[in-house]
Amino acid sequence: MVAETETRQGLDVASSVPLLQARDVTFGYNRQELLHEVSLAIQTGEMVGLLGPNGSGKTTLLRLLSGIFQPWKGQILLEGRELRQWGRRDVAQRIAVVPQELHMPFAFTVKHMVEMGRTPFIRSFFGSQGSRDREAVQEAMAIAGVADLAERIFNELSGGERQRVLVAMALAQEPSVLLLDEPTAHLDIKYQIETLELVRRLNREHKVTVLAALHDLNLAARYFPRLILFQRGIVADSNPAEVLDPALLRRVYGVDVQVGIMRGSAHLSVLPPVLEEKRGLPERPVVHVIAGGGSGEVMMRALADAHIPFVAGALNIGDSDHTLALHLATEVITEQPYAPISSAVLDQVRASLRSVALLILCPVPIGAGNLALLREALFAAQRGLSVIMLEEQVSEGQEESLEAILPRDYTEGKGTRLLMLLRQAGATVVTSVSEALECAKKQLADETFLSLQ
Ligand SMILES: Nc1ncnc2c1ncn2[C@@H]1O[C@H](COP(=O)(O)OP(=O)(O)OP(=O)(O)O)[C@@H](O)[C@H]1O
Repeated sequence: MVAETETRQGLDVASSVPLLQARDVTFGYNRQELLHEVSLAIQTGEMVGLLGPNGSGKTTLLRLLSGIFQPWKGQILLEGRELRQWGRRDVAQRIAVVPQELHMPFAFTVKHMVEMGRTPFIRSFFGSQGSRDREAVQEAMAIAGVADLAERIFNELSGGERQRVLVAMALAQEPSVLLLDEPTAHLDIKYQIETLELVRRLNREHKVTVLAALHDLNLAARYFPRLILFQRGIVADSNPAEVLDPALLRRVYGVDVQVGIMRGSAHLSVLPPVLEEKRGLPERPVVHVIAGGGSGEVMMRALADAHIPFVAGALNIGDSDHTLALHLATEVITEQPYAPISSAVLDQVRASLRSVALLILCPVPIGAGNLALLREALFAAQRGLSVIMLEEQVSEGQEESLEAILPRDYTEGKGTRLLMLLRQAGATVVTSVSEALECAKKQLADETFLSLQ
C-alpha cells in the first residue's frame, strides 16, 4: 500500500487527505454485485496504473471515481469531501476523463472538440468564451501536440491523433486528476509511447495526478511507479516489482509469464515464457480444495508450505478464503460476492476435479449457494477421485451420528446427506490439518507411483 508520505520518482506525493478516494465501494449491474467494498486512495501527484484482465471492472471503477456512476454502498471522496456533495461543474473542473474512444456524430473540428472540454468553465454550453478559456484551449492543444490539427475534422484523424485530441479535451478542463481508460488501446507502438510520454509530462511538469487503466504490462512497468492489480477488487497495490510477480499474474490472468529486466533496460519486462523454460515453471495443480468462510485457511497454508500446487474454489470474492487463495493457490476459481455458484463456475470446478489427483473438502458451512459444490465432489468421488474430508473434531461416541444434521449445514440436512454419501463413496475422514496433509502426501505418492507403472 502507499505510505502516507513518500517520494516517487522525484515527485512529492502529498501526505494528508487523499486527492481521490474510494471508501468501501460496492457496485454492480442489473442487481448483480461486481465490486465489493473496494477501498483505494490516490494522493496528489501520483501516477497510478490500473491493471486487470478483460471484464475485471477497471472501466467501472474509473466511472465510479469520476462520478458517472454512484456507488450502491460506500463513498467516493474528492479532496476528502464526498463527490455527490460537490456540484457537477466543480467536479468537472477537477476530474477529467479520457475515454477509450469517442464517436462524434458531426464533423466537429479539433478546435471545437477541445473547446467542448472547456464547458465546465463556461456558464452555458452556448455561452461565450473569455480570454482565459481561449488561452486554456490553445495551451491544451499545444501540450497535447494537436495545435497543427486545429482545423481538421476529428472523425478524419488517425487513431493516435484522435487519442491526443481526447487528451487535449481533458486538459482544457485544467483538471487536478486525469482518469484515462486504456489510453493506448488501438495505437501502434509509436503512438503508445508518445501518449504515455505525454501523460508522464502532464504528471511531472503540470502536476496532474493520473490514474490510467492499461492492458500493456510492459508499458505499465515503464511509466507507472505505482500499479494496482484489479480483479473485481484490489489484488495487489504496490510498485511494479511487487505487482508484476509471475505467480500473481498467473493467478489473475491465467497465463505463465517471465518477468525480468532485459539487458540494457532500466525497467521490468513481462514476456511469455521460452518453451524450454516451461519445464521449470510451477507444476499444474494436483489437489483441489473446497473451502470457504475461513474453513480452508490452515489447510491452504499447509499445502503451500509443503509446495503442493492446488486449485481452490469455487470461492466468493470477499470471502477470507478467497483472499488467501489468491496468494497461495496455483489457480483460484472465483464467483461473484455472495452469489450462489453459477453453472459456468461449476463447469470450471468440474474440469478441475477431472484433472487433479485429489480433492480436499474443508469443513465449509453448507448453504443453498454452495450445495452444488458438494454434489460435484460426490460425482468426482463416485468416478474414482480420491477425497479427503477434513472434519471438525467430534466428541467420542458422536462419530457414527452423522445422520443428525451437522451444525454447519444450513440446508435442512441436504448437505449432511451428501457428506454421508461421500463417505460411502470412499472419502477418507480426518480431523486435523496435519493428518490431512500426511494423507494427501501419501495419496499423491501412490498416484505418482501408479502413473509411472
Ligand atoms: N452498463 C453495463 N451493464 C451491464 N454490465 C456491464 C455494464 N458495463 C460493464 N458491465 C460488465 O461489468 C464487467 C466489468 O466491466 P468493465 O468494463 O468495468 O471491465 P474492464 O476491466 O474495464 O474490462 P476491459 O478490460 O475488457 O475493458 C463486465 O463483465 C461487463 O460485461
